[in-house]
Amino acid sequence: REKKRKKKLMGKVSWPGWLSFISAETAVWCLCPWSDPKRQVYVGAFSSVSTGVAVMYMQSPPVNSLSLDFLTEFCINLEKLEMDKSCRGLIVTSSQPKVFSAGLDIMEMYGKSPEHCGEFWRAVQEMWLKMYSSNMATIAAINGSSPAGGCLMSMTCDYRIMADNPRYSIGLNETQLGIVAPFWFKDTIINTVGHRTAEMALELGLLFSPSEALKIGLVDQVVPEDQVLTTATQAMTKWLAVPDHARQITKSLMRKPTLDKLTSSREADIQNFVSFITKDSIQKSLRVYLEMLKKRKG
Ligand SMILES: CCCCCC/C=C/CC(=O)SCCNC(=O)CCNC(=O)[C@H](O)C(C)(C)COP(=O)(O)OP(=O)(O)OC[C@H]1O[C@@H](n2cnc3c(N)ncnc32)[C@H](O)[C@@H]1OP(=O)(O)O
Repeated sequence: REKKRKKKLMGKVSWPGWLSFISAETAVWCLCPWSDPKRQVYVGAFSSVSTGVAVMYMQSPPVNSLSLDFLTEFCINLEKLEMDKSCRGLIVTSSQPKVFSAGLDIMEMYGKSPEHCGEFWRAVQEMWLKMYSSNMATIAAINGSSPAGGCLMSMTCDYRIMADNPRYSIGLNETQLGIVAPFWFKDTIINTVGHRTAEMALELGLLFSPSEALKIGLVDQVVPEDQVLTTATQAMTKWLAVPDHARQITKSLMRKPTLDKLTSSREADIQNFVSFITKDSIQKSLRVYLEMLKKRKG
């Protein structure tokens, strides 16, 4: 079913307009003239062949929530970059103001059929598996808030740079929504900040300011907002100075046990998610949370 959906999505896409190119050095955005302005672009992959670094801008207004279509397109972009031998590094950032990613799209989990929830969860797993195991050196340029699934996505990267704006926050806040982060979210944050810090952060559903996130090691660098992307580009040179094979094998040594745990239990994890998320009590928690989000806005 996933293959069919991917095919359908790719069929809808006008390929030349889908990809635009940017030079990471000059950061000049050159949209292809044949881009269809009406088409909603969820993810843009802008690769710079000269530097060997791709910059992927997430562009799913208003808050880059990770919907099924968004995740599918994200993974297609990733696959293409992974296959491009000239591309050795990837910077993931957001083209939305103030938000890196609002995490999983709650509308994909609220009031949906078990089949839909299962398909959605497979796409979330796929994004995590592809990013966490990427052969490219990956850097998250976190230029806005990054709760829950947004935090997970940034933690799949090798290095994280966040804007110093104290209004922004990052963390796995699932318990605040009345839901439980699955074992691979838990493993990823343990691998990033250590067991004790992860335990407190997860149980309390903590969202950290950029300076707090730096203190606990959830992000590696905090810089002024307008310098996030240039700092990421500079940091990338350090990662690319290491011979690819040595870096890739070492990355695999560090991450393979965590990846294998999900790979060997994907179907059970999907079943677990579907039976959990479709429970009346969990659906009620999601409804209350969605109402709170809308009220907060007003
Ligand atoms: C056994 C397994 C269990 C399953 C475990 C699954 C784990 C889930 C992980 C998740 O990722 S759940 C999602 C968690 N995300 C959040 O809690 C973030 C919620 N959003 C925010 O805090 C804020 O929106 C923001 C990201 C800080 C941005 O704030 P801003 O003021 O710029 O924007 P808003 O006005 O709040 O939002 C605009 C618009 O977007 C809607 N929206 C926001 N986040 C989401 C979302 N994650 N999914 C769907 N929709 C979202 C928000 O309601 C507004 O909608 P409208 O009122 O404009 O219709």
